Amino acid sequence: MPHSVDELIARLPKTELHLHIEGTLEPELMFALAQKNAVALPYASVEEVRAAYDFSNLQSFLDLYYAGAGVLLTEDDFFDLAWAYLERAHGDRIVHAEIFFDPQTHTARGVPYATVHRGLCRALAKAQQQWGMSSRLILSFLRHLSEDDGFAVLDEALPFIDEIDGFGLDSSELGHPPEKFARLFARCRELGKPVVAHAGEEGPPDYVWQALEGLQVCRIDHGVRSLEDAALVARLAQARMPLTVCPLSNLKLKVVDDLAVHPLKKMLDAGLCALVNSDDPAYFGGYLGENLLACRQALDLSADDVVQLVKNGFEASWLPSAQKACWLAECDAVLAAWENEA
Ligand code: HPA
Ligand SMILES: [Zn+2]
Repeated sequence: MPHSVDELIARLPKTELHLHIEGTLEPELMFALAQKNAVALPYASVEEVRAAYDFSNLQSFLDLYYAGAGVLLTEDDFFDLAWAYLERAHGDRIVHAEIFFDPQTHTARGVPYATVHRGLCRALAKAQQQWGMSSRLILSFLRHLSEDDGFAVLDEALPFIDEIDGFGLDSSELGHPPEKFARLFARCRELGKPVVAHAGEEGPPDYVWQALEGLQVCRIDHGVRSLEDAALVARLAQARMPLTVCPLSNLKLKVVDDLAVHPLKKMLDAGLCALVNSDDPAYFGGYLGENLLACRQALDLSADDVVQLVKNGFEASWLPSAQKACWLAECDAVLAAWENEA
């Protein structure tokens, strides 16, 4: 018999705030696009691709992730990628998604910025129209590249700036601290956009401090290593700074050895605004629902823990406050109905 908290997880309206759209490329679509676009893949079958998803750290994943993204060439490819994700998200009862994309991965291969942007926006608009799913688009800079490279892609994106809701920072963390991008992020903030950054996934707590103070982020992506610094935890808790935690990602990339020792519950207990996300679900073996179910089981989360995590997602989102209030009330209503049945 399924655990009843799992039923509550399925019913709650949810957000996804840490999702790399290139990380939703399932092997089946990778193969289909490779064939259509005549792009050679170093794998003979879908099974061989899946078998290669055995990572030792962040970099070993990124090498495959960037290679896989090489099959994406046309506007329709980006639409198909995003639409496949949005259908799954709708199935997980995600009602609001804030999605990262990595334009430098594509412009470096000669794909125009406009091609990427238009394909993704068309899928997001269709999800809004078909299901009322709201979304935001976050342009994420690759931190293993130079700040000047980031400025160049920002220039290419400027004609579309009204459809870009914020900026992020991802890719290889160690050796590429947030302060490397202080001028670029200042420019993004001058454009009136919120900024976020991956920090404290593999990098030390000092990188989280730099993201807060140097980049002035409004969310930390991952941030699990923040717990190593008590003063940082106090600062994050006091500010209700959201931390977009990705448990199955942390397991697959060996940030934690076992989900049972994942710090998610400790983060909640420390008063942090932690929430659960899926990061790169095609590579890490689970979408949002599966991340929540795996944590519920491994960490013995209660119904209250689950509702807190899901509510933190709405609180951390860039929805207008009236819409946040509606979804928070809906969470309470779903919880009350579930409790009445028990
Ligand atoms: O988890 C991640 N960390 C850093 N960069 C990334 N790019 C995609 N996923 C990730
Ligand atoms: Zn990420």
